[in-house]
Amino acid sequence: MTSCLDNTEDMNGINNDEEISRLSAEIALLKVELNKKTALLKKKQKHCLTKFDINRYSRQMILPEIGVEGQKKLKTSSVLIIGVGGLGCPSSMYLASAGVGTIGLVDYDEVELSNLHRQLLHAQCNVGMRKVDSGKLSLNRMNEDVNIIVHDVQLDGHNSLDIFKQYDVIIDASDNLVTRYIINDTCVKAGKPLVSGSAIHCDGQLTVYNYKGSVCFRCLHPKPQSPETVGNCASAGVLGPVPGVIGVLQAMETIKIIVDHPNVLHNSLLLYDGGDCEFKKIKLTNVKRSGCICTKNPEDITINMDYEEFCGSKANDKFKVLNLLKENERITVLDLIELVSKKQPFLMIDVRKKVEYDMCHLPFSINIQLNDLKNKDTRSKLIKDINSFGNITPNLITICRRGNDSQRAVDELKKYTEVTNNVKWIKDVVGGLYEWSMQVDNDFPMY
Ligand SMILES: Nc1ncnc2c1ncn2[C@@H]1O[C@H](COP(=O)(O)OP(=O)(O)OP(=O)(O)O)[C@@H](O)[C@H]1O
Ligand SMILES: [Zn+2]
Repeated sequence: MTSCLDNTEDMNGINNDEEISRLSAEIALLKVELNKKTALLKKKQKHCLTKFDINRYSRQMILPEIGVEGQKKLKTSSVLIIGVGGLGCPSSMYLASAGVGTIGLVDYDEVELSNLHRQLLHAQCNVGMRKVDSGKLSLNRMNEDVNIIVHDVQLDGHNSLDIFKQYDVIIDASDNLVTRYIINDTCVKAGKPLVSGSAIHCDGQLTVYNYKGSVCFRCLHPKPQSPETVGNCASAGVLGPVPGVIGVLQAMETIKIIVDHPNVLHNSLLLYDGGDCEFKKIKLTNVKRSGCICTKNPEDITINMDYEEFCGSKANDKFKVLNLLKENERITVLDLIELVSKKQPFLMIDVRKKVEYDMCHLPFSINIQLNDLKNKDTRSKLIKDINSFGNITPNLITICRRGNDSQRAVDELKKYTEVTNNVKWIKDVVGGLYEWSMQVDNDFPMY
């Protein structure tokens, strides 16, 4: 009897090998055909609403501002969000839920514990995960039909144009000036509307640049603000709902742009004061600044300038360690431990803000904020503290969160002989309380 595996003819005289090859070729052809049909169907589906879409988006489709056409526009549109942080989380959540077809997420960072009070896409179990991946996971959990594209990069003048070209609307949800200029210039060159937001403390701002002939960010800010005057959430703090409000409004303006709503916020700046619960709208000029980048031909606009040099700051808010003092003007946390254990006399000044000192401090430190060291009365009080050591001349040690302001404090204190004459030496602690928490006491909060 002929076995199935034999390369011979069966009882009906059919060659098995030939038959298998013929069937395989037929299956391959059918697969190609099926793929073509599925792609066509998907393309068709992209442009029309399914029964599921209608059920899902019925409450917004019923609005005359949206309707069937608006919902189709949302489904076929693409939005790029730079920054999956305080602003990017709420804006992407509302856009994904509203049925925007494609959402691009740009972020170079990972989720930190201190992000969670306001960055609601990220959960506690996602701490340490790439922000774009955590964002994609949560957004697809909310709406699995949205195509989330992740760009795990730090946006710069070299990569921005290629990324922006793939999207219809751009949302600036970043947190630094350098990135704001990069985003603005790329939007102008690529001809994309820019929905810009910012939030710090209890205050927020919102506007739309480069839309239907409106001004761009550079028209209003031809020169960057000095880096010292620009705060960030890590140093200045922010109340969670504030970026929540602004991020949601960014989503609102984006939806309005997509459905071609007549009242997009492109000639006004909206100011939100969360403390007083007040919204104010300031009229912006609709005349582009003469000579501004947005008055040029797109081909003549270059976006690979050195943006960090232009702004005098970095394209991220990562902590930059300064070396202002000589090595022998600084001690490590281990030196500090030794001083404590040997009961060496010293006075430690914690130069952070009072609220930070109240959050956590070393028990043997006193709090004098860096700027207050300039104050004569404050210094007189300090001299009294130094003199309370009696006949012993103590050392003076400054400390702060990460070791930059403590160096500035040593430089400041060295200016005053009434201080220097009364102490053995003045030094700061390298790496500050962060190093203390890392190397000495893991229970000490690291923020
Ligand atoms: N050039 C850039 N490229 C990619 N992502 C950026 C760029 N600049 C800023 N971001 C991202 O934008 C987001 C801004 O979020 P947010 O203002 O809430 O600050 P954060 O950095 O998450 O938090 P914190 O300042 O408290 O550490 C961050 O996730 C940051 O990584
Ligand atoms: Zn301009």
